[in-house]
Amino acid sequence: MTQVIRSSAELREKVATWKRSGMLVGVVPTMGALHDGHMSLVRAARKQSDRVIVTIFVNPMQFNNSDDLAKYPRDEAHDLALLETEGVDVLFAPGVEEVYPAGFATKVSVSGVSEPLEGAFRPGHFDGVATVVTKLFGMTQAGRAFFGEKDWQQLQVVRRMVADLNIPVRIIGCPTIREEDGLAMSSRNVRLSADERACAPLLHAELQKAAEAIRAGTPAAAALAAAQEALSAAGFGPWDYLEMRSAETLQPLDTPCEPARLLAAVGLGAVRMIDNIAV
Ligand SMILES: Nc1ncnc2c1ncn2[C@@H]1O[C@H](COP(=O)(O)OP(=O)(O)OP(=O)(O)O)[C@@H](O)[C@H]1O
Ligand SMILES: CC(C)(CO)[C@@H](O)C(=O)[O-]
Ligand code: BAL
Repeated sequence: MTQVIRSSAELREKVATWKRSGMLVGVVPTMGALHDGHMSLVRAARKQSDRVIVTIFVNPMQFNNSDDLAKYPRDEAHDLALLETEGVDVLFAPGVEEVYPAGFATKVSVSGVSEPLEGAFRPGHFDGVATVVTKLFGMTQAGRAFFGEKDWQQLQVVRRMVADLNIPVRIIGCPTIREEDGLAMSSRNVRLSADERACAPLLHAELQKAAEAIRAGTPAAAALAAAQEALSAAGFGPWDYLEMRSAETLQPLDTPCEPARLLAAVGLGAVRMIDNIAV
């Protein structure tokens, strides 16, 4: 049975009993509308921890677009049923007042790695993520936390923050889970029309093609320009970014002289798609 907990005081008591018996607690932070991508994180947590907490909190502080927040898919009953099947111990689903009570006045802001790409196109987004993730770590007291590589920059921001603030949690990055045709699973995919859905896997395909070309010696700028042209012709746009960056610091790179990542954010119909791939 997965226990649903909404108050951080109740969660703290529960976790304290686990910790008294020497158990390692894993947490999977999410915003709900769970799919197989999330469930892969849950399975990793199950394997690598004695007790698993999944958090579901649609964090208003990380949305820079009120329409995106209003339209964010929510289905807690469906999510709970999925978590039951994976043997999750606790679903922590606090309300907004529990996370941000009256008088709340703190912001966690990570410089550098959070500034380009998503940080530039979603102003304030990573302050919201860093603040809520810090709170979720405090509330769950977890020893391990599981994040998807689909949100590559978020994973690097969280790693930087945990190192900088000496937060006693080990961050585990998990590979992006894709549909059979290559489309990265995302809660926002349900907003694609049938035609858009049919065209959506091209993003991953073009990223793969560009990564292969760069590995074979094509300059990154040329490989990415070709990908952007092919995707724009197929109906993708407007573009936020399509770039090669250092995998860890997210600084710009002209050549893959250190571990590198291609990262993209682009519109498709009403949906803003993000994806990334190793070079
Ligand atoms: N396809 C995926 N494969 C692996 N991990 C994923 C995938 N999709 C999301 N995650 C991870 O699940 C966690 C919760 O993400 P979130 O709730 O934002 O889901 P989401 O589907 O990415 O939503 P959206 O794409 O609408 O932002 C994050 O660590 C995220 O990286
Ligand atoms: C990590 C997270 C749950 C923080 O709200 C969110 O950014 C997400 O779902 O990736
Ligand atoms: N997966 C990142 C959460 C967001 O889009 O706000």
